[in-house]
This record gives sequence, C-alpha cells and structure tokens, in this order.
Amino acid sequence: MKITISLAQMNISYGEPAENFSRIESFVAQAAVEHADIVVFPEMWNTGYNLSRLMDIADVNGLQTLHVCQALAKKYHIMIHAGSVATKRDNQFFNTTYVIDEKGQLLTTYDKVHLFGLMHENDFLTAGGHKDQFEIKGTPATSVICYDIRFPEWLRTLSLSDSRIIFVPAEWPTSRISQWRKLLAARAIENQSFVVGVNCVGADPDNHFGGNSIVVDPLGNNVVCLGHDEELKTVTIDINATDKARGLMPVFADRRPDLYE
Ligand SMILES: NC(=O)CCC(=O)C(=O)O
Repeated sequence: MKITISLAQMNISYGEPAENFSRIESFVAQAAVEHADIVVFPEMWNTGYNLSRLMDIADVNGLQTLHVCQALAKKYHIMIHAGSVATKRDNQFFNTTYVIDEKGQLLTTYDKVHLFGLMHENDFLTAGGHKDQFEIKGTPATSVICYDIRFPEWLRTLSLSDSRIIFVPAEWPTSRISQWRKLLAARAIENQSFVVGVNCVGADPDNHFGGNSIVVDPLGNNVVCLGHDEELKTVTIDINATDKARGLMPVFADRRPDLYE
C-alpha cells in the first residue's frame, strides 16, 4: 500500500488566527495538485504559542478549525491532518489535533498528553488523557504532539494497536533541532513504523522555529527532510516497509511485558 503525504511546513503568524486560517487553503490546494492522500499541518498553527491570550484567540470547541478543514477536505477531496490548534472547551484550553477524511468527516480528536513546561504549556493548558487512532487507506495510524515524542512508552503504547504511521505536528525550536531528528528516528526504529514530523518555521518573541519537517522510514532512514523555509513537500511511502522491518526483526513479539511496569 502506497500513501502520498504532503508536509505543510508553515510560518505561523503569532497570535493571529484570522491570518493563519486565511493561509491554509493554499497548502491544501497545492497538496491536492500533487495528488497527496493527506496533508499535515504543524502544532498550534491557529495561534502559535501566544498562550496568555488564549481566552481571546483559542478556537472554541474547535468549531472554526472543523468548519474550515472539513470544507477544504471535501472541496479538494483530500484527508487533512490538522496538525494541532489551541482550543477552548468547558473553560479549559487544550492543544488539539483533528483528523478529517477526504469526504469531510471527522475521524479523530487528540489532546496533547505531555505538556511542555519550557514553553509554559503547564501554566495555561490542560493535558489530554486518551489515545489517537485512525486509518488512512485502511492503514492504522496514530498521532502525538511535539514534546510527546520524548516519551517512548507513550508511543509504544500507541504502536501496540498495529499503527504503521505516527504523525507528529510540532513547534520545535532551532536550538534543539538535532534532538528532533534523532528522537523521531529512534521512535521510527523502535516502533518499526513510519514517522511523519511536521514542524513550523519563523519565530515568536521567545523562540526561533527550526523546520526540518521529516519523514523517517521504519529503519530510521530519512525519506525526506525539509530545510528551514516555509514550503509544502509531497512524498510517497510504501507501507510494506513496516511488514518487512517487523518480519526481519520481531521486536513486538520479543517484548517482555512481564518485566515492564
Ligand atoms: N512545542 C513543544 O512541545 C516543543 C518541544 C521541545 O521543544 C522539546 O525539546 O521537547
């Protein structure tokens, strides 16, 4: 099974949801022209990390994100992994992923599970507490968000349900970009899965973001790695590579859960 994926490495306008919403159609349109099955956006692309203004700018119940992305998915007949957006629900704020199929149906919702203290998420956001699972062309897939990749036990938990692609929207600073690449490669190798990491570029008052959106195959090789400019890049992966990796080295069968907490 081959799956074509567009990585939308976006320059997010800090604290300007209207501006960000107005820009996503051009990425979706280009991905459709390039015959992608799915287009993937970065983390918190509606607001950036303007957390102190969430009361004014977070997407209430994700309604604007869903309205816009469901319409675009239908119009261009393409799946949209809506990266993540700042949402407000029941007077709490979340860092939330939505995945929408090519008919505009919402497939899954995921709230970031591990909040990142260095960028003050703990002071403003509520952590999620559930897994993300969906299918692309019949292939099981999952999502985590940015800092979540530092928790291999969480990605292992998600991979145990036979997931073959792990999506990772991010706002990852340039200063730690070599860790980003290494962590994603490690998560791909240990889970014998493709990993699709989509970072943003540009800057906010506290950070410069490093791009390097990347697709890593189940052996840890880069299928593609972008630079540090805004761009959309489309690649095709062959999911059979996950069967090959798992057939060669039966890591999942060789686990010793009797010894693990
Ligand atoms: N937005 C994030 O979760 C950033 C995570 C990060 O930079 C890290 O080093 O981890």
